[in-house]
Parts: sequence; C-alpha cells; structure tokens
Amino acid sequence: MDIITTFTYEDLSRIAAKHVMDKIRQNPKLVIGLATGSTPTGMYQFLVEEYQNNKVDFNQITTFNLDEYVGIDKQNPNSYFSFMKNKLFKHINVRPEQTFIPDGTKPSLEKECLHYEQLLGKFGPVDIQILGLGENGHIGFNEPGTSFKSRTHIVELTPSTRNANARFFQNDLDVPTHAITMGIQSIMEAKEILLLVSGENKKKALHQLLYGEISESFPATILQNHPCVKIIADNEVLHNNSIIA
Ligand SMILES: N[C@@H]1[C@@H](O)[C@H](O)[C@@H](COP(=O)(O)O)O[C@@H]1O
Repeated sequence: MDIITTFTYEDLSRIAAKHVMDKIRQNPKLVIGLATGSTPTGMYQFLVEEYQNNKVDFNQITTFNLDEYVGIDKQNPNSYFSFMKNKLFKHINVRPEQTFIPDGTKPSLEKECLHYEQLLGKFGPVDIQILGLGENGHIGFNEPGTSFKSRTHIVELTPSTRNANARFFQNDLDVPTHAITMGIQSIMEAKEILLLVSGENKKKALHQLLYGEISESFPATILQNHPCVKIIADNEVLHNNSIIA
C-alpha cells in the first residue's frame, strides 16, 4: 500500500483531487467509483474548482457510486443521489446517463442489485475506486460480518453506522435502517483503490486496516490483499502515534 500523510484535510483533498485528475488526463474515459460521506467532499470541491478553471474535462467519464439508502427517493436531500448532484455532478460536465447510483426505492431491491452488477459488468471495471472508512471498518455500507465474496446487496445498517450518519438527518428516527451497497468483491475488482481517511475518530480503524488480521469482522482489512491501494490520511489521524514506521 502506498500511504500519503498530509498536515491538513485541505491538503488531503487537494492531493486526492489531483490524483483523480491525473488519471482522467491519462484516460478521458476513466471509470470512477465514487463514495459519499464527509471525507470525500473536500476532494469533490477541488474537482469542481479545477473544472471551473478549465483544468479537467469530465465529459467522457463514467461513475459508479458505492451505495444508496433504501426507501429514500432521489429528491430527498439525504439521498446519496442528492449528495452527488449537489457536491459534484451539477457543477461539472459529466453526462448524467453515465453516472450510476443504486436505486433504493425500486419495488424489487434484489433485482436492482443484480441490475447494478450488470451495469458494472457492462461499463466496468472501475479504474479507480474512491473509498471512505467507517469507524467499525465498513467500506461502502459493508458492515462487519459481510462476506468478502459479496457483490451488490442489501444490508441492514448497524446502530453505530446509523448513529454516525444521524448528523445528516433532522431526526434520528429518519435515519434509514437499510441500504444497497456494492459488495466487497465488487469493490475489490477495481483496478485501483484510493482510500481517504480523515479525523481522530478514524485512527483506530486505520490502524486495524493496516495491521489487523484480515477478517470479515473488519471489512476494510481485505484491502491488504488488493494489489493497488493508495491511502491519503490527514495529520489528525496519524499524529502522536506510530502508524507509519
Ligand atoms: N456509506 C458511507 C461510506 O461510504 C463512508 O465511507 C462512511 C464514512 O463516512 P465519513 O467520510 O462521513 O466518515 O460513511 C457512510 O457509511
């Protein structure tokens, strides 16, 4: 694994955005796996700024989002559809028909999972997958205990994940109980993983990811087996300890 540490979240975001833009310049038809959550928002902001300065062209890229809540429609401000639209898509020239996000409102969620895998098969493989890290080691919404062989599937969110995401909702009871997520196997098929880790609360999880035994009880440990992982972590995660020898 290639690990870059930065002093600030801003630096983390800038370096991540630059890495993604370099990849797009090398391959304008890049297939990018996108993540939601707070961590990648700074990177999205830099990408938008660079687009506005005519430094990058998103017209030929394809994107796949990792996950979406069940029962939250696209118009809901808390949907990951709205998140992506507001943070990135509406500001850049990506073609809407080339942006894929699972739909958690479909009458048959099982069919939607299969359909998403078919899309990944058709337009994939993902060239670069952006990932955040859950405090309990989840990636996407693959909670502890998820099979490493899993593909896009429906998950019940753990209380800790629901708590962590409650800050985005007006009322704790509004936090969805289920989500659709790309599976661990689907994520591992990306050619490259770019994992962004920010904040004191992710310290333990990053340590476990790097040094823990590879186990389904901490999904992110599977990344130790991926041939091409780049981690960008800010100082808050790394200071005062010896994660990086
Ligand atoms: N489904 C998302 C994940 O994709 C994300 O990586 C994680 C961490 O989020 P944050 O970056 O806000 O800490 O939260 C959510 O559960």
